[in-house]
Amino acid sequence: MFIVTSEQMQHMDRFTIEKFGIPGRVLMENAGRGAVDFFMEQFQPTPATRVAVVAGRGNNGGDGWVMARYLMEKQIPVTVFLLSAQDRVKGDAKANMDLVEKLLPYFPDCGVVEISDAAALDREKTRLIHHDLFVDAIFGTGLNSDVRGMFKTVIQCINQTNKPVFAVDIPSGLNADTGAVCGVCINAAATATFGFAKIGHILHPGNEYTGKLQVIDIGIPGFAAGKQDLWFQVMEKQTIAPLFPARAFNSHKGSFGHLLVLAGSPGKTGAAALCANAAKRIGTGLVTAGVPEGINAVMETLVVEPMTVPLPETASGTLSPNGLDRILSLAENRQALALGPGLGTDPDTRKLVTALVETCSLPLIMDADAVNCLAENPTVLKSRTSPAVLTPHPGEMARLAGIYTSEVQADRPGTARTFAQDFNVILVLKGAQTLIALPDGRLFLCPAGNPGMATGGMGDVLTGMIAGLAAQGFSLENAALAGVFIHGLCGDLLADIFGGFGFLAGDMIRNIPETIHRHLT
Ligand SMILES: NC(=O)C1=CN([C@@H]2O[C@H](COP(=O)(O)OP(=O)(O)OC[C@H]3O[C@@H](n4cnc5c(N)ncnc54)[C@H](O)[C@@H]3O)[C@@H](O)[C@H]2O)[C@H](O)CC1
Ligand SMILES: [K+]
Repeated sequence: MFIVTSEQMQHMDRFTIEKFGIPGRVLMENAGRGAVDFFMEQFQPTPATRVAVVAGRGNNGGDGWVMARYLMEKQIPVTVFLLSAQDRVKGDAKANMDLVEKLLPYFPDCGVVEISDAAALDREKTRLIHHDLFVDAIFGTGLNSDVRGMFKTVIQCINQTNKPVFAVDIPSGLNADTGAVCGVCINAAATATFGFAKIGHILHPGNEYTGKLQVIDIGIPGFAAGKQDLWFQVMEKQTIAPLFPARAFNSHKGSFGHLLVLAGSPGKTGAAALCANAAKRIGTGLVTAGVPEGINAVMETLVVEPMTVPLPETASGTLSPNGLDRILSLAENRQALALGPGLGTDPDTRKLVTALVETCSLPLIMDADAVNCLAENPTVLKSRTSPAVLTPHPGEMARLAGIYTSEVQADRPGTARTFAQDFNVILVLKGAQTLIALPDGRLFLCPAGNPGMATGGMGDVLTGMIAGLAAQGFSLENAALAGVFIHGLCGDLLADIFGGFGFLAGDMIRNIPETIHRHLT
């Protein structure tokens, strides 16, 4: 599902009206009518249900006037509270305001109340809050600054009624492009949006203010969307499912790739095992884990199906650059290289990571300490000969990009897209709503996952899943998309079984095949 910025939506609106030729009035009628259908489905109001439509002076308010008209015709008592002087309402919104005014004489239990300033609000506040349902038609994509003054008070009053609120297009006060709250925001139980879901509906905390979201088709032609201009998608199962072809009858273990994992250090052998075992569980034919020789014996006790190779180590027991030639010869008969889980950041290990990035021709999946090793000098990524995925969590992303973690989290899409494009890598920015940014500017959001996954080792499992898919022949983009999505679905399956927390990264590994079978085949 594509999600858009308010600017992209406004461009499509303008194109549809000015170039394609559907009048804005028709779009508004379609919007209001579609919104009423969703409103009726969500709340089942009756002629005893008192509905307040709170309208701004723009076209979002115009949609509200259309809704009011249809609700009146359904014998539902509606009062429109206009947060503006009537003479400031223009265009299509005014036309629909006038229609409601014409209807009023036939619906004595309906009304229009003008609240043009704070004094009027003081007079009408009690009347406003005594309603059973609210329709928020105050601001839509035209919100251009923090909400203040009378508008802020009205939104706070509505929220404090704890009555269900239905948002038109966007909960008023929500930034349509980021999901951030602009001073204050309507807490909607449901939102009807038009044409496309906006990024702000999906990105946290916007998703919590939006409630149940329905996208209403108001007649914007598909080609108006300029699909090539849309760059942000929420992943859906139907995007991923076709990536898992049925296996040929005469397959053998060599048919599904051989992954080389370079990971582990004293005290972090588990990370290497989680990564290698996850790669096996996602269907990789063969997995070899190259680990520092000092932990090889321990590693052998943690893995059965993956093979291990003891490699030269530094004084601190981490992988040493002395093993580079051995690693490159191992890499010759492998299809992908996973680098990082539990690797440590010993200065010599950093040298090995840099050398591998520069010389290894395998698709690279780099996580955790490999990412941290690169943080000092990410430009080395530009001298690669093979595609690469980096899977940082926000803190690792901050180190990589040379900014604060708070800055990463303040603009996750922008941070991920910029780095992916600047360094020509696939960037998986982990966290709630993991993002996958591609070098061509496209961005994907994973809708699966839950807070129970906030436990050590989950990243090691994800690395193994992505790398395992890459070793099986998935393009690195598809390996990243499918790996992240299945990882999130695994976590959701465990949350269903265990409840909200308490499950472990190791539990995820056992659930990988069932998750794929249950959701994607
Ligand atoms: N998507 C579609 O195809 C259609 C969408 N429609 C609706 O139109 C609105 C956008 O309408 P617009 O008039 O551009 O903006 P708003 O209604 O959101 O008007 C905002 C209004 O308020 C002023 N304003 C902005 N920020 C603030 C602020 N912080 N404080 C006070 N006032 C503010 C601004 O100047 C505007 O006048 C879209 O959301 C849909 O609901 C069409 O109806 C159908 C096609
Ligand atoms: K709104």
